[in-house]
Amino acid sequence: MAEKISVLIPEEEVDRKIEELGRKISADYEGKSVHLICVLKGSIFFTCELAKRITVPVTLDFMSCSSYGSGTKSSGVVKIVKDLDEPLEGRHVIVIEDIIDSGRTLSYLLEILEARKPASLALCTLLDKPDRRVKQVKVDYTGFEIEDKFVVGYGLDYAQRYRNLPYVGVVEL
Ligand SMILES: O=P(O)(O)OC[C@H]1O[C@H](OP(=O)(O)OP(=O)(O)O)[C@H](O)[C@@H]1O
Ligand code: HPA
Repeated sequence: MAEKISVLIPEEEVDRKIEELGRKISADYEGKSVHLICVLKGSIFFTCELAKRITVPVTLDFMSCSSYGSGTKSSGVVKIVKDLDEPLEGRHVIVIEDIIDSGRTLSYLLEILEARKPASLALCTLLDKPDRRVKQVKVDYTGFEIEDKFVVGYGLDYAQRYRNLPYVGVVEL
């Protein structure tokens, strides 16, 4: 069954914001290399677009955690489904997320990654829903703060669908 999706953040606005984040990260890491960690699956689109706009040298790695059941409800349990391929020691690491909601996934993930002794560890998210926070996390780069609505598109899914929408939309449930 197809849900009704309304546009929350149009494609051009998302593009402009990613451009701005890319400029900011490039300036903040001038003279260094950055190691981007894409948290699958949701942040794949954002990671690709952001990486293209960063002008300092970039390396990439991928990780997958599961925190959600099917649909819109969090299970509250985070587990690593796929770990990184490379060590983080001595690297300037930026974790790239599509959304921070309860903060459970990221607080768990950051703790694990910090223990691997990166030279620095930052967090960049396209979307942040601060009203939903259960676990506090320090976010270094935020695209958009949004209200408590279930969003899809730009990597975000509803029951694995709608990730490929080029804008951020709201599911009318
Ligand atoms: O702040 P939280 O409440 O923990 O929610 C945020 C997490 O939930 C989503 O991932 P999801 O587990 O849905 O996996 P996916 O990226 O494969 O869709 C999103 O990509 C974050 O990783
Ligand atoms: O609003 C959301 N949409 C899709 N996936 C999510 N994971 C956490 N919050 C969301």
